[in-house]
Amino acid sequence: MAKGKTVMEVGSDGVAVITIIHPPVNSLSLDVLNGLKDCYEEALRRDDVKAVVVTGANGKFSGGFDISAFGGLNDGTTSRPKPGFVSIEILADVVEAAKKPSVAAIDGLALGGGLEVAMACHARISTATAQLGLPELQLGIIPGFGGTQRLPRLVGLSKALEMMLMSKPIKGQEAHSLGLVDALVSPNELISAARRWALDLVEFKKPRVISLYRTDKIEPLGEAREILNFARAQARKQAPNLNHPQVCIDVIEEGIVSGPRRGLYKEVEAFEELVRSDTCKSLVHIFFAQRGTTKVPGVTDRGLKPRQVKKVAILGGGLMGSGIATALILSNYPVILKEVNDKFLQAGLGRVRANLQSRVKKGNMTPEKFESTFALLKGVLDFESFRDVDMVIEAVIEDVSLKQKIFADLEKYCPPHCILASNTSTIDLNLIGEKTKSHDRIIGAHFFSPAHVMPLLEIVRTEKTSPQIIVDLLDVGKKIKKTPVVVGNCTGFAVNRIFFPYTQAALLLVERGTDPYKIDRVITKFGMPMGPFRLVDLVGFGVAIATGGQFVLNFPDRTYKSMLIPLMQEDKRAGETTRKGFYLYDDRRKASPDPEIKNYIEKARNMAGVSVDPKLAKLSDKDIIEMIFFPVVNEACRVLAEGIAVKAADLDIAAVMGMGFPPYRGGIMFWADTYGSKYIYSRLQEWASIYGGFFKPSEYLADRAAKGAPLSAPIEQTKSRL
Ligand SMILES: C[C@H](O)CC(=O)SCCNC(=O)CCNC(=O)[C@H](O)C(C)(C)COP(=O)(O)OP(=O)(O)OC[C@H]1O[C@@H](n2cnc3c(N)ncnc32)[C@H](O)[C@@H]1OP(=O)(O)O
Repeated sequence: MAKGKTVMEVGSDGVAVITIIHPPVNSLSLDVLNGLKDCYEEALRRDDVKAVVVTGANGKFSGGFDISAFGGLNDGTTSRPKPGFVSIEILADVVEAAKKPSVAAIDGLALGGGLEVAMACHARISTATAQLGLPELQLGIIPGFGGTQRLPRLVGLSKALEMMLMSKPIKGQEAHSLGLVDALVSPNELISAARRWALDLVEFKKPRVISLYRTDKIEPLGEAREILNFARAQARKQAPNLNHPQVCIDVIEEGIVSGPRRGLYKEVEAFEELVRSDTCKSLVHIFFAQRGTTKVPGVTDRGLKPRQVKKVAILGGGLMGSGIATALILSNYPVILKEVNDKFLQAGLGRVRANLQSRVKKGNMTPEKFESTFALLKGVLDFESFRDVDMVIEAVIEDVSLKQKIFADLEKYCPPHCILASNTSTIDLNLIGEKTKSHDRIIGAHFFSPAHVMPLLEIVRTEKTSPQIIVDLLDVGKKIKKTPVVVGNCTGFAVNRIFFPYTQAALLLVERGTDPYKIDRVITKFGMPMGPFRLVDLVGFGVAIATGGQFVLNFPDRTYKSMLIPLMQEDKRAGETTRKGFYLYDDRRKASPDPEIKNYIEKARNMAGVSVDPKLAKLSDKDIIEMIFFPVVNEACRVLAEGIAVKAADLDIAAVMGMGFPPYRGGIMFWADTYGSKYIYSRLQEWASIYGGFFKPSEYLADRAAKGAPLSAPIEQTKSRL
């Protein structure tokens, strides 16, 4: 069956309107592209056609090349067009070189290949709100339909580099001021304005511009090279593990130095190679995995519609509560913030104010917007105003009996339809709701700190949570621009549970002689935002010990018990807030290693009754990565086998968005599958025989290894908790 089509209608004015039709975003599948070529050739042949307008159906120009075709192109199930077929044969040699002029009529979005088609036209008319951009780098590739050559020629080198390297689209309004589009019109007038413009081009009343050969916006060679070298250095600093941003800059440079036609050829070659790279495969996996988190079997396939949440109440104005309140008011939800006394309330409101003010300082919010946003927040000290709220999020300290009392009160004061959510990061939700009869509307809304910044929302459901409540919370999550992942109820849920062995493995290694700073360096080089020791410092030793305690209690067989952190805390070293943890911190929060650490390590080693293992003292980078992350993979396997997560791809998103696992490695399970279950199993088995139960492979892993099956292949969930 054809994937999308391109249709053409010729008007009595002699303008052929070619429309891309491929819902939902009019992506450019090979069928669409072939159709585009056929339509163009017909338009050029026909005597009754003077000019062409290209547009997209249903208010969307095009979301770019069909990303779902990448897999097929790579494994040979989709026939690969010959290199340069689209970029050179269709866009440069048919569309752009045509004697009959063409105009792109852009509404909604013109991204990636979509914008590249539009740039090959002789003019562009857009709506003010359309999004235009070349976000290919976020998929591990570079623009492949001439974008690296035409965008710099239309908007200048610096802006084009920014748009490509940051994968950042701009609005029609800005595109107009930059010269990327020639005129702005309302959506209703779009096609008629584009038709008129096309006829003006026929009559030479307006300039017919061939973007590929424009030079007026490109800096002289020396200056251009300086700009490109600066961009190279920036990209290397920001993404040291990624090659494709450097390739993108090289391709742009080729066009400037040797001419745009040579640039196009180099772009084609580079695109062909990058689309086969592991980075591209991983990032494309993340793209679809992120969109897949909102598809929950048995929940989102029942035809339930999200109910409107008009007002939200938050209990607790601490770091989490104030962050959540900020996220909500930023998306226009009226919020009530409740605290136990005026002092705490003022502090909570102050935190929200500071969160917003930091946006104003960075120029991301106007003072007027600050006022109107902050006005959505109301502080209260009692439950009286809870009578008309549609959702409550409890964000008080992790104290079971306090939470039980709060939920009993909520049941009394909130209307019966109200969603009762807890932001707990570890406590069993059944326990929290024990003193209520509202188990069907109790749900976990686990945000990550800082809640107004971190993109993940872990939605935790129990066996009793109703699907309607989950659908409602998924909708709120989307509206506040979070990526929600729906998981089952257990200690630590999905993210904290799979990442608890991260620090534990590191502690086991240092007690046996590995240098903690080397571990952090290697793990940061791997692509994590920080290593396990820097992370514990940031989280604070108090929280680390409390959560560690929960894990010891619930998973005693595989929790590595180290006294290193408690020993340091006894000495009032509790992490970054005390300016001393595994690192020393100066006034600007800069961390530096502390030689004193070795004394604590020695003490902890003696208490654990272990000694320095010469092999672990000299671990290679590869071994460090495997010994830290394979236990994480092992726990992720348990989470999957227990049905806490619906699918492996959800854990990939949880790892990327909750812990900063590098997206270009595809997430924890995708990455593990690049090693294979057999290899991971055999390594864990080997370490378990030397260092004990902490490394013992889970049943799921053993089973997959025995079958030689990937860890992320779907499973029959016998014990599903969802
Ligand atoms: C050769 C060329 O240079 C190479 C390219 O063009 S590569 C592609 C470049 N384009 C992009 O990177 C854009 C990717 N898409 C997006 O950023 C966003 O989807 C969007 C801004 C277009 C729309 O966002 P939003 O409205 O939030 O909807 P979103 O849920 O993301 O997408 C809707 C559906 O369209 C699909 N989709 C979006 N863009 C797609 C694309 N380019 N190809 C295939 N499917 C696409 C999504 O997978 C999703 O499918 P689903 O409903 O089955 O989950």
